[in-house]
Amino acid sequence: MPSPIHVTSEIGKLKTVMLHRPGREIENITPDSMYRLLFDDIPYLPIAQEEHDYFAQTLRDQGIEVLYFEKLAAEALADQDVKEEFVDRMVAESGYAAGLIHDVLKEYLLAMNTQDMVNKIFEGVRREEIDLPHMTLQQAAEDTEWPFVMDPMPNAYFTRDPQASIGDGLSINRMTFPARQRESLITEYIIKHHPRFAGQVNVWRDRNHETHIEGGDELVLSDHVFAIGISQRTTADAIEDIAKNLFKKSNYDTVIAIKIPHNHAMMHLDTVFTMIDYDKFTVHPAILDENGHVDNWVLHPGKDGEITMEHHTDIKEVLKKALNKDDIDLIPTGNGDPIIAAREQWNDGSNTLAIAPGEVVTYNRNYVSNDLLRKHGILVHEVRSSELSRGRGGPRCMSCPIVREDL
Ligand SMILES: NC(=[NH2+])NCCC[C@H](N)C(=O)O
Repeated sequence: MPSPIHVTSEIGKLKTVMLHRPGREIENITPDSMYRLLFDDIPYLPIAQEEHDYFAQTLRDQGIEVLYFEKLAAEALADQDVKEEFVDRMVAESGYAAGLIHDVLKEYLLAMNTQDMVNKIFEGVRREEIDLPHMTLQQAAEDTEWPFVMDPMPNAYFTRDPQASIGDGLSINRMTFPARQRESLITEYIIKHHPRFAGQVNVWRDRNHETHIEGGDELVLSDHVFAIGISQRTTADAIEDIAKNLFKKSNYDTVIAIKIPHNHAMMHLDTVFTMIDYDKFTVHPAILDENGHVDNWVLHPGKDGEITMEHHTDIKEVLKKALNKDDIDLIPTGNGDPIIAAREQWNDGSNTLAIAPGEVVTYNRNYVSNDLLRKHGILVHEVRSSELSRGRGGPRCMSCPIVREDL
């Protein structure tokens, strides 16, 4: 039986993708909380939803099956025992492992039908929504200014990050910031309990780790080459760990770890570097030095389950060798102009989703980068982006490929 997750490249024809339609969690971002929630502004929800529906329809129009994270989650929790266990863990990871608030929250959530409950968990729970018979010590110890007992998860529409499909399996990620850590608990339940996936996929690395990794840093370059960002969100230890697991259990024999700046505009490798054709990549010029080089390390299997590691700087040469190509076309964001590149990268001009070799989905606002892609022979489908882009993520961030055709 074919694996329900099958992704052996960044560019193979996309067959199935997982999205999350932004919901009321977006309306629970406030000026005081937005930086902590990893937003730079507050999107206007009705327009964000219209834009997101347009994105989903653009994919469907290309024959791609669109699955929704929130729907898969509700389906995965169909069994009452699974649902209760999930809520227990979600409430615990929201800060209440036991005690009165834990019990009251659990009861409040379990009284809802499963889809409403899942949507509510994304949205967050305000203090006044739950009935507490008396002030608990837990409550007294908390920040009383903060209106939520369970925080919203406004980053959930960036489905790229809590997990990453690699070959016939995935990584379920330990994410960096508390604002996003609970998202991958939902993935865990989908993979364990949804009939489409349960017992049928390899988990190359699960979320029970201290070291961090996020899907925006994980790029599947071929059926044996994997690239990963050394970034604000993905640590060296996690990279070595996933490399060891992939070498041991999968067909992957090469990991290219690329160092990128540690800042919010470039939080993941896919905000500055994406693969869009057999030999073409988008790259934000700010990650390259004056020679067009960037620090990177190439990992291979070594003796006794260990790994070998070589340091390189010439990324073009590294990619040529790993992908067995005579040349590699690195297409600069904003055509390399420092102002345009910085502006368009900020709104995800490098964050390109390939839906087939040489065919991509991008935000319409990055018109300089988009024109350049066309000049390099790429077919570009543009989607609307005024509100969605306020969360600092583009079409690649907003999509988690589940199945792609092999190249
Ligand atoms: N794959 C990506 N680049 N995702 C972008 C995620 C943006 C989100 N606000 C965060 O900071 O986590």
